[in-house]
Amino acid sequence: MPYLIGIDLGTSATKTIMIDENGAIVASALQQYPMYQPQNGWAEQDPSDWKDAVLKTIKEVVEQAGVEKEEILGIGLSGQMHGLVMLDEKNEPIGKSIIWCDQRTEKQVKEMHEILPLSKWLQITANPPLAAWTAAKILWTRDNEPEKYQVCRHILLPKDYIRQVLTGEFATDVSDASGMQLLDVKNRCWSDEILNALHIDKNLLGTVHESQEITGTVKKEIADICGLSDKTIVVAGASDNASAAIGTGVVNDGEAFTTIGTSAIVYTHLDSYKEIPEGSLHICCCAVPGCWHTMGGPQSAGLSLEWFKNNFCTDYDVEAEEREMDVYSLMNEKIDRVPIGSDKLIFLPFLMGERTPHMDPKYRGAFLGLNAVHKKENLLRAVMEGVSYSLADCNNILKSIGTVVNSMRVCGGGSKSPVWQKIMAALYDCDIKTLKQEEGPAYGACILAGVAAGVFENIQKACEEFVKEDKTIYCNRNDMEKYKKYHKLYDRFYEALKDEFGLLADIDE
Ligand SMILES: Nc1ncnc2c1ncn2[C@@H]1O[C@H](COP(=O)(O)OP(=O)(O)O)[C@@H](O)[C@H]1O
Ligand SMILES: O=C(CO)[C@@H](O)[C@H](O)COP(=O)(O)O
Repeated sequence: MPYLIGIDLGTSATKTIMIDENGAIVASALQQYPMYQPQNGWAEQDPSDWKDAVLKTIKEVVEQAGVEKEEILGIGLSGQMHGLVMLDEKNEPIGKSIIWCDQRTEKQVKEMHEILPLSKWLQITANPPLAAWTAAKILWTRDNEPEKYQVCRHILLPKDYIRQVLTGEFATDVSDASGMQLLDVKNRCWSDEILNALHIDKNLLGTVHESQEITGTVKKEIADICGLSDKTIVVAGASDNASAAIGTGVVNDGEAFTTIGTSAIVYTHLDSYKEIPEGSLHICCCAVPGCWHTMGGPQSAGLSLEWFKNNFCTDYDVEAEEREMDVYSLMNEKIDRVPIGSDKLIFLPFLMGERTPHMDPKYRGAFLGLNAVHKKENLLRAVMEGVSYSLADCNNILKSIGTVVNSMRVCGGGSKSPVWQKIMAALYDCDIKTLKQEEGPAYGACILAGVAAGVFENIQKACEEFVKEDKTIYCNRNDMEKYKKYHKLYDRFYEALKDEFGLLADIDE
């Protein structure tokens, strides 16, 4: 029987799964790694951690499944977007990767605005210059670490570095390449005009492919390490969000999902290219050939919850162990007992600056309305609510451009939370649908591999057959009215504090 492997190179961990030709998950493995923050607003990861995690988890799923290596026909890659991986002439990573949520590139973003008018950026790259996207990170490195840039021979995105490790090929796919700000997003190819304007050599970049195209086969030495055949194909794959769209079956015009991982994204599928006024939502190519998608959301979603848990809730680990439960289930239980509005407490979830809708790398997080009555649980609930207000702001932008989502599928670690599901339903004013397959990006990557290997006819048919809805969480209108009051204040707080956060970021120590 044919088997397929899907890899999701997430920010918190790599998740690798194997499915059979009926779409059933037969094996899965996960390996976590750290994020380094050498300075306020910076975020890096070590490509060697990614490589170790991928090789180890592939080996694990192959062993778990116990199938013949020749039966494993293909590997699909998906991963965190925008990260800058630079390789030297020996194809070794030059230092750590500056990842998507790093906010050090404010100066470079300003320069990008000076180099070309906003209208040009929107026309070609479909997005305004963004601090989190790869082009600004390349310029930052060239300005600040020229010795690294000089020895750089290849520029890759995180999942594409993994492709290089597995196959030796330098390639990317249209969805992930869209997040580099170097792609002509409408025409799905590198933009010579942008590359020339930024003085970036096209030879540094990999070849661009549609997500379901084959980009190589697994190298013999890697095949031997992982227990694979060297005939196993590796497909172009997709960004984590574009791959999650396939994994959640969001592949037809107007369909939408929300993912809550380290970041969170509200995603909608577009059958045809659409310009978004002022670039208030991101537009990227999607993994379905000839289609695009919108996305927007807070940088620090699960990251905010994780930050609070790790710094202030170590006692929960003890309690969870005593009660023989998962620490997130315990947190959800505690959050569920706190009333809507967290007893008049609002959290601004901008721990790593803000992206959609405000695009402000200097913004920071805050708890507003703290009172002696508050307990830790109030703060935890406020974190979840704050992230959800930000997601609702993105959904409201969608409404303003005529896209009304009536049914929102969910994926990502945070979306497993029943409390978060209820909050989303109330704030979006729509049904939330959980799925039987919760693996989102990794599942989408398996489907892409299956299409390339000829196991599945096409992406849509595979989604129709395998991706099934599970529970529906309905919008509670009483809750919605309560949240509305807090949401309005949340938006006012954002405006009120914008300039002060800029001053705080600019303090010279
Ligand atoms: N049951 C849960 N309730 C709430 N949040 C959760 C739960 N499980 C995981 N998370 C959050 O989900 C995040 C991890 O999700 P994941 O989709 O694996 O992220 P990534 O792709 O960024 O690695 C963590 O930051 C954690 O805060
Ligand atoms: O920056 C973006 C999308 O623009 C993020 O979605 C990253 O792709 C990271 O994803 P997670 O690790 O949070 O899933």
